[in-house]
Amino acid sequence: MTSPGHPSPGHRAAALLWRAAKPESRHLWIGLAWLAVAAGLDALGPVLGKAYIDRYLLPRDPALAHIAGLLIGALLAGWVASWVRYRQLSRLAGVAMRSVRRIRESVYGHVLRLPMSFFDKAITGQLVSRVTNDTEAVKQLYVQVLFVMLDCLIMLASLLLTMAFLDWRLMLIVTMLVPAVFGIVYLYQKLSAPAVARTRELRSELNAQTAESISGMAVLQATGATLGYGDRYARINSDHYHSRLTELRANALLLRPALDLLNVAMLAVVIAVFGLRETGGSLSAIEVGVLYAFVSYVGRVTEPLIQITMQFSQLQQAIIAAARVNTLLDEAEADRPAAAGRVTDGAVTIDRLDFAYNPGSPVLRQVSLDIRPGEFIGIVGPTGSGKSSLLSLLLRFYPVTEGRLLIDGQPIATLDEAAFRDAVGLVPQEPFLLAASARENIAMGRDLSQAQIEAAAVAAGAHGFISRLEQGYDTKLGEGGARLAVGEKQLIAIARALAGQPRILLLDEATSHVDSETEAVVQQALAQLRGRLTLISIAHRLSTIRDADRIVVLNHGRIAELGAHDELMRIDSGLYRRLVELQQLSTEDDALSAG
Ligand SMILES: Nc1ncnc2c1ncn2[C@@H]1O[C@H](COP(=O)(O)OP(=O)(O)OP(=O)(O)O)[C@@H](O)[C@H]1O
Repeated sequence: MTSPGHPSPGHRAAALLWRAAKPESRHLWIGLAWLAVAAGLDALGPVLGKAYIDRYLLPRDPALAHIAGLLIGALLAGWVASWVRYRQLSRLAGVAMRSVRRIRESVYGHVLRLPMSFFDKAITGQLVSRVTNDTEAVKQLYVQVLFVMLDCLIMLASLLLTMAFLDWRLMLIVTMLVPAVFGIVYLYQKLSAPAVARTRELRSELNAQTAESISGMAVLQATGATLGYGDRYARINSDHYHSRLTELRANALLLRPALDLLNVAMLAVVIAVFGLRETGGSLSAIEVGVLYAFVSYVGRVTEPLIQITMQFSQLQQAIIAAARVNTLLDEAEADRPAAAGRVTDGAVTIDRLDFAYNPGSPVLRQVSLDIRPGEFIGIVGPTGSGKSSLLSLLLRFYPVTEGRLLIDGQPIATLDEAAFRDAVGLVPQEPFLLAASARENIAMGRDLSQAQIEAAAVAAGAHGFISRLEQGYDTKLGEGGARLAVGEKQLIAIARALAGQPRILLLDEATSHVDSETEAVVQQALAQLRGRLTLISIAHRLSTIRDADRIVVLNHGRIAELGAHDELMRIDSGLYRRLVELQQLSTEDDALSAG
């Protein structure tokens, strides 16, 4: 049972299909109406055959002109039916393809608008599979529902109507086929549904593991986890094989063979009933024609029924996929109320700010801080003290739990999205580079002129090395910027952040991975920016924020110390001083071991 709050996969899939096809409902109805016409024309064939037997064959009436008329009529009906069906199925194919295109675009667009909290829990492989594989399965669903199912149902209805017209009692006997076929399908579903669901689940697990191990290959190889991963993959793969085998066995047993047998049985029943009814006397001419028509209809009735049932195995998978796509689409998007606030100077006010990812486990507590426009603020603290979380709040990745976070006096939630993203730049810890040119990596899809891109690169200290690349700004940087040194990647990331002409620049340990020489280059680039925009920089390597106007020392989510480097160093047994001393010790150790 599914509660009203949790619609079944079937309902969710149907809702998705209908939503995507709705803009073309006119095409849909016209197509279905014409398919009904084609089915009617198809059903005409045996009626004409019956007329031929009854009127000309049995009475041995050689009325050639009439016979030719019937023959041409039958041929014409068949030909027109095929033509109409072809045209309408093409029309419906268009509806299906355009609907799937719409679904795929809306799924990807939706994923782009999901809040960052969603990605904390999302598994990349599964999400990728949802956007690509599952939408492909939805296409299959359209093809099955629109072409096979609806076409066959229309054909079935028209055949039954024609049979009722010829002999309603025989039609009732043939109708018994329908529950028998559905009985077989029900049995088939019962046997195979768990296997179908399990197969899909296992396949998505295989995908997820492949994606995970490829992205973490260095760690896998370094820790010798490859063997274990290989074994685990083989286990899942073997489960997948067995589950698919169960599915295929049910398929092989119940679908085609059982239904073919049913067809033969039904023919026997129709002929037997016919024979019994006529035991009193010889068959009249009229009944021979009807018998011919019925024998021909029984074959035609079972075909659409078989077609419908054959689709069921794929239909189940497609319904599950469509339901999953719909569930993803139901996932709440990031809350972006229409807001018109603009960032002007880059002043930040943090007022008794509390934040928790999960209720009851606060990560930031009662943080208060006023940052002036153009100020350079360093943020330091032991691991897990909440530095990145504070940055995430400044980036509006998560809503504030309690307290206030203002930019230029306006609550951060009331700022216009596009203006906010332009005004607040981020240089992340891991520079995320696209497999694209240097220019594209700086522009990131924004409409920027070459002059703006170059100005940003100059300001970031990246112009020099980009110009030396063989094709300058058009040089492809390889996957993840593979052809650049780590420091160069970081400079591109800074150029990218500056290209939006931000008022506030957030740096998340921007120099933690670079050597001292590159750090000096990055530091120089940042020094140039000093005073021109508000700089908020998280640092593990404390030398990078030594010159900051003020340094915030976070500890367990609270501001433990606040002040310039010299002030903080004067605090006896202060946390900052301890962190600096520890780092000096480790640098001396490094120097000693290097010497
Ligand atoms: N997305 C998340 N969901 C739930 N908890 C999180 C999430 N991100 C961080 N945390 C938790 O919040 C706390 C603060 O983490 P945060 O990353 O802000 O610390 P940090 O000072 O930046 O640490 P580091 O220097 O190691 O990066 C930690 O206890 C961490 O486990």
